[in-house]
Amino acid sequence: MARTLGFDEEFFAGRRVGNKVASYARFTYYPPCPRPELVYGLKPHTDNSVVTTLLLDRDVGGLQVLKDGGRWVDVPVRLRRGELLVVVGDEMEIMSNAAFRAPTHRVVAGGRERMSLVIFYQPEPNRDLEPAEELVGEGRPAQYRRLNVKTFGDGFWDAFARGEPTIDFLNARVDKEAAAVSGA
Ligand SMILES: O=C(O)CCC(=O)C(=O)O
Ligand SMILES: [Fe+2]
Repeated sequence: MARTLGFDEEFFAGRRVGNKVASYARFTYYPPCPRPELVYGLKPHTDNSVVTTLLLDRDVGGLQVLKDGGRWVDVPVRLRRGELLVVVGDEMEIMSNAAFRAPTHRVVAGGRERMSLVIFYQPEPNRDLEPAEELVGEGRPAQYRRLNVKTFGDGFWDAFARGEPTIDFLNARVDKEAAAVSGA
């Protein structure tokens, strides 16, 4: 991802995320649901991660992503055996100053059982998250305030419970109008 922006491999991974990355895995079993119209498998959220890798059930869909304009779109389950889906998380959105955006996604319930194995790669917990200065400049002000990784992670669960994006729940987004006025 760093390379696609013209930087070296350590731009995000080593220098900002750190070398002792915290990652955790979530194995989810979604039982068959008799009334899928009443519940979610997993409610809408963005991930608390730099990136997330997902090993999805190849036979059962359910993962959906929110497109601009408010339309939910099925993520096609066209992965071959052993292939992983990679989802951009909030930490990458902040570090990249929104060059990469964390998609809002959800899992809809269905009549068939489904499993997923998801790994969240997170920065070292004592780090601060902020837009990389190389990605901030004239015409491209910093879009996020600096936040500690642990503060962000703690806020994730409260935000999730409230159904709000963590970035907004923690008031991490710089007000665009204020930034324009101050020239930030
Ligand atoms: O189970 C899935 O397909 C997605 C799970 C997910 O989005 C998550 O655990 O954050
Ligand atoms: Fe997720």
